[in-house]
Amino acid sequence: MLKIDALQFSYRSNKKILDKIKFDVTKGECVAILGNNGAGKSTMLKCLNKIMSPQKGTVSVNGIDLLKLSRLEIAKNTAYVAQKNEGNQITVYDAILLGRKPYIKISPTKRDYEIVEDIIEGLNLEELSLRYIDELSGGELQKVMIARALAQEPKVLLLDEPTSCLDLKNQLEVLKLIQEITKEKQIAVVIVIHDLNLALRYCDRFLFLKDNSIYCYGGIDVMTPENIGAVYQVPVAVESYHNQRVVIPLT
Ligand SMILES: Nc1ncnc2c1ncn2[C@@H]1O[C@H](COP(=O)(O)OP(=O)(O)OP(=O)(O)O)[C@@H](O)[C@H]1O
Repeated sequence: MLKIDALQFSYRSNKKILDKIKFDVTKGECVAILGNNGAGKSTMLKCLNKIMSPQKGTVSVNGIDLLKLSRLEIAKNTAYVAQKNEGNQITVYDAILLGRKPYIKISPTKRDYEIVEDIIEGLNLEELSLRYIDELSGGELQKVMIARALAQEPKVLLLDEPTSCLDLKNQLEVLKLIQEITKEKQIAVVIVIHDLNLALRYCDRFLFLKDNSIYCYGGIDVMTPENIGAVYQVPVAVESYHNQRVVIPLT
């Protein structure tokens, strides 16, 4: 569904931040983007929906070149949740309803409200729905931003560290919901995530970025102590615990 080919990106200094980036994400699949701080993970996510314009390469969704589409058309195809989010004086309900904006012609329809209410229920946001988003905690706001992205009903969902402000219960609940939606709606999901164990639990494939390029990309078979050690410079063991692979640092 999502196809990235020969992507290259530099900020003003001309130093290549991303080079020769090429990978595919299929329908119903969730891909974890992994790598050190500064490796270019967030930049890559922003290149996938034209927040940043790559100097070279293509990003296509179902064969359509995304980088040639208008903002409105891009918003119908991809939804993006940034690493840092700012609140303002609108309610949680309205913030999530804003996710429907690419589809709303004059005013929201019954279906727009139904979609918003289903997502509010799915993410247990009922009690917050009339609160202003600039009065929420960091984790509450993060959930609302994810809810808004889901309301967009994208074909491709791009999430930059979606669990960084969430407590353990919310990390598990939010990633489980994203996993369920990925399978049910057959969308393609790309998640930048630092927690290797959460990635192992909820993602289908794993892409390691190192030195501006893809170090390796694949299924569970790439989550080896050798690859993780080479990318993060930390010795680790990868063990099985109750049928779940876990990464254990050895330092
Ligand atoms: N707006 C910008 N202008 C110039 N350089 C930038 C800009 N944003 C990021 N960079 C640089 O690009 C590189 C990649 O940054 P990016 O934020 O994509 O990394 P990351 O892998 O997401 O890091 P982290 O894990 O710390 O969030 C870094 O060296 C960073 O300093």
